[in-house]
Amino acid sequence: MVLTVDVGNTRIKAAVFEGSNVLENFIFEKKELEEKIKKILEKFQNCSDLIVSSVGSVEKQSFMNFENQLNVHFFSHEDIFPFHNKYATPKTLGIDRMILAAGATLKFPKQNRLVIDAGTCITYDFIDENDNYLGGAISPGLRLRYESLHNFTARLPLLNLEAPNSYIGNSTAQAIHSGVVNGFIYEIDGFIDEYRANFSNFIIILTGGDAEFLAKRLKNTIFANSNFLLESLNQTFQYKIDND
Ligand SMILES: Nc1ncnc2c1ncn2[C@@H]1O[C@H](COP(=O)(O)OP(=O)(O)OP(=O)(O)O)[C@@H](O)[C@H]1O
Ligand SMILES: CC(C)(CO)[C@@H](O)C(=O)NCCC(=O)O
Ligand SMILES: [K+]
Repeated sequence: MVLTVDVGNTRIKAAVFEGSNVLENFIFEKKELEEKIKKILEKFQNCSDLIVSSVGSVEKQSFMNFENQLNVHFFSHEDIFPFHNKYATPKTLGIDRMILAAGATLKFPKQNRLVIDAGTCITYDFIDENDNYLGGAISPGLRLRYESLHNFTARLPLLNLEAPNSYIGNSTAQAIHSGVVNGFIYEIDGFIDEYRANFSNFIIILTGGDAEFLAKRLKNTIFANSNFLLESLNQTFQYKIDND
């Protein structure tokens, strides 16, 4: 049994795996980290490994404190990954993006793959059919767009996510919802069209906190898998054991 933990920019997601099956999922805040992990390990006493991907501001030591209970692995750039990293600045590539790319490479062999993670930021990661990781894009996520409009202007209110009723927003609120939500959708559909025009034989993986909201609104049909990062952590850890 393996406990995987994804420390994102906003919150923490975790899952317990038995082989490739998820037994339970958890979402919690950074300040609750040690207490939640302690509880999870009390419930799943057969956990032998704690596997972490972190891009958030959490001390590595918070995880290392569990080393007397089980094997702790904190993924870093020094680990072995199943793709050739062609990013011009490989050391600054986010570990979450590396884990997503690794999961896509292992799960969908010999095809072009685009991973879209709609979280705090939207990240796009492209791995070609020869397992070259080429890069992608980083842009503000849905919540971040609402917050930026409010934080950097004098008159725009902070709104909660709401599906706009038209692309022609007829009030301040509707104009913001249209700009944020439609802009988000047009951006993603636009990127997908660009990749489709340039590559054949490719698969798109959509994940992150906004994946489900997004999936049903895209012009392109894609299924969301909100658990893809945690599944990829589990799979990349198995790959590491088999190849180290
Ligand atoms: N309770 C919540 N807190 C924050 N975001 C939420 C919540 N529920 C849904 N969301 C949506 O999820 C998005 C954030 O995604 P996610 O939770 O994957 O981010 P994260 O934890 O910061 O991870 P990452 O940094 O890997 O993107 C926001 O844009 C927001 O619309
Ligand atoms: C882009 C984020 C913030 C997404 O979580 C993370 O992957 C990160 O901090 N990346 C570092 C920059 C890069 O990936 O090139
Ligand atoms: K993200």
